[in-house]
Amino acid sequence: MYYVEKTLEISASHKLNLTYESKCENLHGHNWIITIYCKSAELNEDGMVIDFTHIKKLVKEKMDHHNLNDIFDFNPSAENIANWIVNTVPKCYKAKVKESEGNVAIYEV
Ligand SMILES: Nc1nc2c(c(=O)[nH]1)N=C([C@H](O)[C@H](O)COP(=O)(O)OP(=O)(O)OP(=O)(O)O)CN2
Repeated sequence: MYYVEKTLEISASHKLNLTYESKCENLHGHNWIITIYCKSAELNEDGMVIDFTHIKKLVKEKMDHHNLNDIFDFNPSAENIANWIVNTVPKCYKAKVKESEGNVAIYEV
């Protein structure tokens, strides 16, 4: 099995829709550190699992310098973003979405 990891730093804002009162319901920003994990039993004709640049285009170009509430049709929690990445990037089986040093969500198939 071949594995690749791509780490991106993305500046983006969001506000969370929650069932309880929270400061996170107010618009605020993070410098997200996102790690995307892909794997494949075989390499493509270019000798890759997936091109790192293609991963960046799919995730960073969509999210960077955006209000995530404007670009996603789901509540943009770190967990939901991790799920979106796994379902968007080919061959991705896991995504780690870090809002800050202490706040990390992971989704893995
Ligand atoms: N499970 C999740 N919990 C929270 C998420 C999330 O995506 N998944 N997101 C938030 C907010 O985005 C918020 O910005 C972070 O909350 P919090 O840790 O309370 O605040 P700080 O980053 O300022 O950290 P301090 O520990 O207060 O320094 C909330 N929860």
